[in-house]
Amino acid sequence: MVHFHRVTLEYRRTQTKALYDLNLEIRKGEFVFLVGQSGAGKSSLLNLILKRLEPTSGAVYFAGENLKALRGDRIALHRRRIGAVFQDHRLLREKNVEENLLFALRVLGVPKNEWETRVTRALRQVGIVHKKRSYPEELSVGEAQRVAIARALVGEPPVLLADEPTGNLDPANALGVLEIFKSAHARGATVLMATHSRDLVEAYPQRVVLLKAGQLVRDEREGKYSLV
Ligand SMILES: Nc1ncnc2c1ncn2[C@@H]1O[C@H](COP(=O)(O)OP(=O)(O)OP(=O)(O)O)[C@@H](O)[C@H]1O
Repeated sequence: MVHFHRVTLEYRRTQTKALYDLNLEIRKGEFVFLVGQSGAGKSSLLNLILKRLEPTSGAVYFAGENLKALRGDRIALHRRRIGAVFQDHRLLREKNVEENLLFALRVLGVPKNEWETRVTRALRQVGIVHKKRSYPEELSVGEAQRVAIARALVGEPPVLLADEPTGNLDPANALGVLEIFKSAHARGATVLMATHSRDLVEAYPQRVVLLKAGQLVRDEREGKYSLV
C-alpha cells in the first residue's frame, strides 16, 4: 500500500537530513506504530506519504504508484484516499463541528444522501455527537482532536495517518482514541500512527517501526513496547 524505497529527505534551508536511505513497506490492512525520539523523522515520513514533501532521493509509492509522477488535480485526488490526523488539526474556525465534517464530505464528492448518516456515524465513533453544534474555539483540546479524527474517518478512506493523535489527551481518552483507530483497522483500513506513548503500543500489539536519526533501526511485528 505504501512503499518507501531508499528515501532520503533533506530540508534544504537548514541542510537537515530528516530521513536517510529509508526502506519501508506497509501492506494493505496493516496497523503500524511509528516510534522514535523527537526529531527522529516520524512527521517527515508521514508528510512524504501525503506528498506535502518530496524526497531528495529515492521514491515513495502509494498503491503501486510513484508519488513523484503526480501533478495538479491528481495530488488532490491522492490526498482524498488518506485520512490524516495531525496535531495542528486545522478545523475550520468559522464552521461548527457538523459543518466541518460536511465540508470534508463535499470536498470528497460523497453523494449528499449519505452525508447525514456518515456524519452521525463518525461523531458517534469519537463520542462527540453532543458537540455537533459547537465551534472549534468552544471545544477542549481533546474534543477538538476527536473532531479532527472524526473528520479523517468520515470519508472512510483506505489509509489513515496519525501524528501523535493522543498527544494532548489524558490516558483514558488516549485509549479511547486508540479504540477508534482499532475499529477502522478492523474494518480494513491501513493505519500508520506516530506516537511517543508506550501505553498505546502496549494496548494494541501490532507492528512497531522504530526510527532513529532518520533511519529505520528496528521493525518488530509483535508490538514490542520497549522500543518506544
Ligand atoms: N520544515 C523543516 N525545516 C527544517 N528542518 C526540519 C523541518 N521539519 C523538521 N525538520 C527537522 O527534521 C528532523 C526530523 O523532524 P520530524 O518532525 O520529522 O521528527 P519527529 O520524529 O516527527 O519529531 P517529534 O516526535 O518531535 O514530532 C528534525 O531534525 C527536525 O528538526
